[in-house]
Amino acid sequence: MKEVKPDGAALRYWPTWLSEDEQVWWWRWLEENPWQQYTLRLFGRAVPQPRLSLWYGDHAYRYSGLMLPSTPWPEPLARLRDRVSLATGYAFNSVLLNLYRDGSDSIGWHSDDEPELGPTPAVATVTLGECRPLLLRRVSDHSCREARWLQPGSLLLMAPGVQSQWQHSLPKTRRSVGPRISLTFRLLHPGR
Ligand SMILES: O=C(O)CCC(=O)C(=O)O
Ligand SMILES: [Fe+2]
Repeated sequence: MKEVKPDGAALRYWPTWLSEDEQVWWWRWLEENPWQQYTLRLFGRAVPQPRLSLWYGDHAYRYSGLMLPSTPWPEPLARLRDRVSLATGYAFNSVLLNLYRDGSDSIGWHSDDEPELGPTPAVATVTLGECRPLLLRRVSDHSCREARWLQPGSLLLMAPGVQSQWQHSLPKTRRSVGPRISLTFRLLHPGR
């Protein structure tokens, strides 16, 4: 496990957290799930998100203007959630999954700072498929940047404190890249 502390905000990274067999199993299992391309309304225009999404959680989640309903956990995903909690030391009750089909899929700069996540959320990400860089930049100085190449089978923890000081993004790339899936585990406090 490598520990990096950009300015007191901790990122913890486990590069080989899932075995290759587990990664293959998860990819096949996730392929059978009902992925959706959500559409956001931005300035009155309908903009399809440049990625597919999937959501499981104990509570509904308002995310980027969407309302994701509460959904029962499939058994394997509940077990993975518990393993992520054990490894990181944080409890999670929801997971937002992203499928980046190729290099033109991406996620723009943001912090995971919805009110339901509380003031100091921990977010844990499991990566499958293509190795792509997660970029981080300081909220107070956008020129202060880091890149973390998240390899397949890895686990990344953005510990409490990261979201208020840093934004993250997964940029488009013109390189020819295969699909990547991220499972981002979160703890929602309903009614915030
Ligand atoms: O795919 C990733 O690793 C990042 C996803 C992300 O930032 C999010 O779902 O909020
Ligand atoms: Fe995020």
